[in-house]
Amino acid sequence: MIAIEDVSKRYADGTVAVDRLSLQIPDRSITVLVGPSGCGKTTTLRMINRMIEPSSGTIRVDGEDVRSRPVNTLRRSMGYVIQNAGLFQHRTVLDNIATVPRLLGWSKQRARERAAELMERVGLDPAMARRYPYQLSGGQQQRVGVARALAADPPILLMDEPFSAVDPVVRRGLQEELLRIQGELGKAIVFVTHDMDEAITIGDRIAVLRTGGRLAQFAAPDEILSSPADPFVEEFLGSDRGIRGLSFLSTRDLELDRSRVFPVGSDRREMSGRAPEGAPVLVTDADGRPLGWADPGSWDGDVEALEPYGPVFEVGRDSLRVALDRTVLSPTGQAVGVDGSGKVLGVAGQETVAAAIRSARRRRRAADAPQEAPAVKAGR
Ligand SMILES: Nc1ncnc2c1ncn2[C@@H]1O[C@H](COP(=O)(O)OP(=O)(O)OP(=O)(O)O)[C@@H](O)[C@H]1O
Repeated sequence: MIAIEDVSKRYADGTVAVDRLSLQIPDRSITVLVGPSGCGKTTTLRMINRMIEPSSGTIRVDGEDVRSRPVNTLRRSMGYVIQNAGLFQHRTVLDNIATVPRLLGWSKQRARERAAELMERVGLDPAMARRYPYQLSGGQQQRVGVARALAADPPILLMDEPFSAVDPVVRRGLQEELLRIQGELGKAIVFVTHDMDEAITIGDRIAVLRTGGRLAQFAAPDEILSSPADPFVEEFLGSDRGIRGLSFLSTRDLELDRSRVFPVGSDRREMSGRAPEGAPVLVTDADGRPLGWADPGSWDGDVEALEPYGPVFEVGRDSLRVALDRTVLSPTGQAVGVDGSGKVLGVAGQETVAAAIRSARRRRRAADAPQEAPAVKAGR
């Protein structure tokens, strides 16, 4: 547990970067510091590993004041990842990752073995071990940065806008990778970003800071989205917080319609009879995988003539946000729900998704929201 207790930072020129900040950062969870440029996120992060000393207040790790430990020992107990990775350009990937173990006195061989193990953990091809940072893409460099920070197995990971310099697709991959690694390793991660979507995707808890380094709200992402503390937080969340909040509601209990799903070769009279009046039907292959939409009144059985079924959602894994999105993208307004192997479980329109949203909210209210774990993580 990291406890930030009434901490302020006033720089020499009088700028107050952080103002009487108090935060309890739990173990085995990702705490995100988010807020507009200049609100004191980096200053706060760097006070934890004493790259910056607070002007007042105390920071404790597991009850112990960070000032009571030699600064080098303290920093080695905290992995640190920054934007653009900050790799040593003259060292290979393997030696970059082995840096801290070597500083800790590990033999070269043991440190390199550990580095190779970490390359695998962060999803880097072993063939990259002998490359230099300039021979890697931005996303690969960030992975090396994460591996290097994890090398000595520190209990705490400090990450300062680590994925800001890569394109959105790579960034998404890095976020998923971080969540996977965190699922395996369970560190206390403090993650700085100015991007609310990133905060919602990866944070177990989010601290929203306002300019001047004051805390505006500290809560779980779904709570921040559903109950922003004040107009500042509300504005920072943007105009679609309702839709974003659906990321935390599961499609598990969505009432899927199976009556209009038919395997190819089905009798067309049966199709027209069973499907709702005038409604298109979804045709699947013999294994139950979607082929496309048909109008049962006019379709002649030619699979080539089916209308594309659009992107699908995975029932139970994807959120109601994804299901709603799929209804918008579907040519029929009906989203196709599949199981993990891609077989159709049924279809759902916007009314069905809306009903699921209402009942999920009712359940959540009844269960007293703060106790209920988010149904879905990561805003898929
Ligand atoms: N060494 C310094 N001397 C004076 N002022 C500083 C110094 N470092 C930072 N600041 C100021 O302190 C405030 C907080 O800076 P900080 O870098 O912590 O913000 P941030 O939220 O991380 O910003 P960004 O998102 O733009 O990186 C800003 O007004 C900044 O200009």
